[in-house]
Amino acid sequence: MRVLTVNPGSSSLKLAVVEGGTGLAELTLDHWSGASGGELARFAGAHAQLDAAAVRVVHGGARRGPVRLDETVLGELERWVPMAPLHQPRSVALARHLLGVLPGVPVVACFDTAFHADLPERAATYALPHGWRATYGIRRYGFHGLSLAHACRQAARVLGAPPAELGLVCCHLGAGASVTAVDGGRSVDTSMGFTPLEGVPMATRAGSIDPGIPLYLMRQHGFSVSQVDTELNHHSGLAGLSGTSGDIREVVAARAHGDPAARLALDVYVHRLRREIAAAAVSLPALHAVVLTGGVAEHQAGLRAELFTGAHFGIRVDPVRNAADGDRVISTGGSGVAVVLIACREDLELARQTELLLLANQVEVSAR
Ligand SMILES: Nc1ncnc2c1ncn2[C@@H]1O[C@H](COP(=O)(O)OP(=O)(O)O)[C@@H](O)[C@H]1O
Ligand SMILES: CC(=O)OP(=O)(O)O
Ligand SMILES: [Mg+2]
Repeated sequence: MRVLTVNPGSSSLKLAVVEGGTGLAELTLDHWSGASGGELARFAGAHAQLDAAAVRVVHGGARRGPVRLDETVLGELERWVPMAPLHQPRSVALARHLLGVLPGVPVVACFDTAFHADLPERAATYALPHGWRATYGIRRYGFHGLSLAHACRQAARVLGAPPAELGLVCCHLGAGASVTAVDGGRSVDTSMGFTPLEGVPMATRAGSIDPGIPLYLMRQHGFSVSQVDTELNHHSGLAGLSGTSGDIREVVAARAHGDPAARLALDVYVHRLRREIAAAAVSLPALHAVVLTGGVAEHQAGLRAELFTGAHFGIRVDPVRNAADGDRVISTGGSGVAVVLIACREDLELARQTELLLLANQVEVSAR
């Protein structure tokens, strides 16, 4: 099955064509503004015989797996726009566009949240009044699930162990960033929450802060809800700390030139990541490996090494393995816990889930 995959991330739009688990073509638009219907139509038009299209949708609410899209489902997904403002509007708009430009081709939504659908109650529940939880559906959803599904499966291959036997802390470090504890292939805790704003600091997002801070700014300094929303989502994280765009390349370059704000930004970033990795480890019965994936993890060898300089959990990164290529173990043979680097391939997971859904439906139809 030949699948067009569409992955609107917070900093980039990634398009690909995947067939039989292999990428046939790809196009990445970096620093993407959000309006790319034209690019998508051109890319789709350049690739003949598409059997399906798959769109990454970060927030699927309580949905546990992919779904074929139509206007009714799109309307349901639009309800999550305020909870994922950097992603959901773009996914919905691109999916709608695809339904228009690819008539007759099934368009499937695959959700970041689905990977975390079975989070244990103790990890999914916020310590908030019962009424808020029951009335407004407030719980931890977790994100980056498509990336995590691929990274965990691939890490198990690299480690030569069945996924069911592995305790992994999986860090997706891209423009968005999250840390997830995966026990036997199941997400058992994750740093992102009700929205993709919680957790570690990101390119432009604050990550977790004291909830008293927005209350203070609104009450004492007259900030509006939308001002706070914009600042926390667009002008915080590495961007807010360093005064750059938040692209890790700029921050690392500024630090190399002695910029103190960039140094602080990376100190905070690394400190908070280490804290989150340690927190995730205690949700596992045993920690076998830390898995790194996402644009930042893949391209920043220096930062990968920096994360583990404290040798916590006995982890030691091997400089030669760290500098090599491909999906691989980057820790030393004697490291207390392995560190595995896996290229982020949300495109392969989008195609895989879409193929499984469509094949299952065909089986159902022919069995009737
Ligand atoms: N070639 C590269 N070299 C260094 N850093 C890179 C490179 N490509 C991407 N990155 C970093 O990865 C980040 C984007 O990660 P990615 O996972 O592609 O983003 P998104 O969250 O938009 O999917 C960028 O902010 C950039 O800092
Ligand atoms: C959920 C999320 O933050 O995704 P991304 O890293 O692609 O922006
Ligand atoms: Mg991404």
